[in-house]
Amino acid sequence: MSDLFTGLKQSLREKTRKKIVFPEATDERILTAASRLAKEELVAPVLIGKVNEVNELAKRLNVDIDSCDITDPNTYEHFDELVDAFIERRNGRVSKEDAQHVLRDENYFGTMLVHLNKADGLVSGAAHSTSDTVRPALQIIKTKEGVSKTSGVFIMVRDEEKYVFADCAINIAPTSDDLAEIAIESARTATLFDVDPRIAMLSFSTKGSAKSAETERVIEAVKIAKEKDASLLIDGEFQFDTAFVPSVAAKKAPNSDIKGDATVFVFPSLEAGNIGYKITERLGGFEAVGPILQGLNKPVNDLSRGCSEEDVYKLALITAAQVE
Ligand SMILES: CC(C)(COP(=O)(O)OP(=O)(O)OC[C@H]1O[C@@H](n2cnc3c(N)ncnc32)[C@H](O)[C@@H]1OP(=O)(O)O)[C@@H](O)C(=O)NCCC(=O)NCCS
Ligand SMILES: CC(=O)OP(=O)(O)O
Repeated sequence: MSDLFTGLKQSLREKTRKKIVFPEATDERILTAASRLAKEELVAPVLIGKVNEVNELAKRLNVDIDSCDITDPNTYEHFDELVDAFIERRNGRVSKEDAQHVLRDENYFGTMLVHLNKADGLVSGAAHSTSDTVRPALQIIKTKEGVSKTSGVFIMVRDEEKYVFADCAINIAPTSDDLAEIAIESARTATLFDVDPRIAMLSFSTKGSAKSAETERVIEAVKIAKEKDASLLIDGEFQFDTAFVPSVAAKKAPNSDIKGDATVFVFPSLEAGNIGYKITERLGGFEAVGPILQGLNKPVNDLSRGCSEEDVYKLALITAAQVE
């Protein structure tokens, strides 16, 4: 296991165990990871599902879930409290009937448990698409004061190398303001993982080598980010080689402070970010840890449906570490 998790596990063991909700308890990867997290006394899993189904799967997999809480939305004793709180949070935009229906969905139900402080964080997405996983969080948990949009980063790890890639999960067509905010939030996230943030704003152009609405959007984002936080080490627009290879940076952007040694890479669109992280993972042999959602009031994280049990385990550790 990479260094990223050694300190993180130590600090989790020193604190009260965080309750992490797993809405997909009948997924084998989720249940195995939850059992391991409980056994190692790192988090207190809250498994959402029918009690008999979850127990049967645990038996079949031969995993111990005795210390995990199992909660079934259909028999939850405080369900009415959740319904009322959901209607309030949605500012009356849902009827009681709709709320009762929506909250039978494991992701909505689990997200409400987090919102009402009955749990501390949530990990889902092994069996649900990103939109089905994060929509409840966007509607219920919402973004922190001062953050207008949540975004999803990956920590890309290979041996001693660690980089932050953003946004790889949420914002399909970010504006300049969005990109600036993603850069600022990603710098914060980088620091949490001991990555010194040197931010490259990526494009297909370096310092005006091409001109288009897309390149202008990135140039404007650099300007906005610098205005918002003058202490940021950020530059662009850069092609990836300029951001990453010192000899290329010396040729294409000799006057930039990012001298081909960027650590945080902000992609210009979700297409670029999502494709970029998967290529780095699958062709480059990097471990992709995430996506870690940043900017929300409470930690909710989405898995890739291609995740392994180990990915679930690690994202749950990160989610617990994000609890404030
Ligand atoms: C994230 C996503 C699901 C939101 O889409 P959506 O639910 O259609 O969004 P809507 O515009 O209907 O907004 C729903 C709510 O979420 C909020 N919201 C939408 N995007 C948001 C964002 N990036 N940050 C914070 N809140 C957001 C809206 O303000 C709205 O809140 P409200 O209902 O309280 O007014 C959508 O942008 C998406 O599918 N993104 C791509 C996800 C993906 O497939 N990624 C690749 C794999 S990881
Ligand atoms: C993050 C991501 O790409 O998720 P999925 O593979 O589930 O679409």
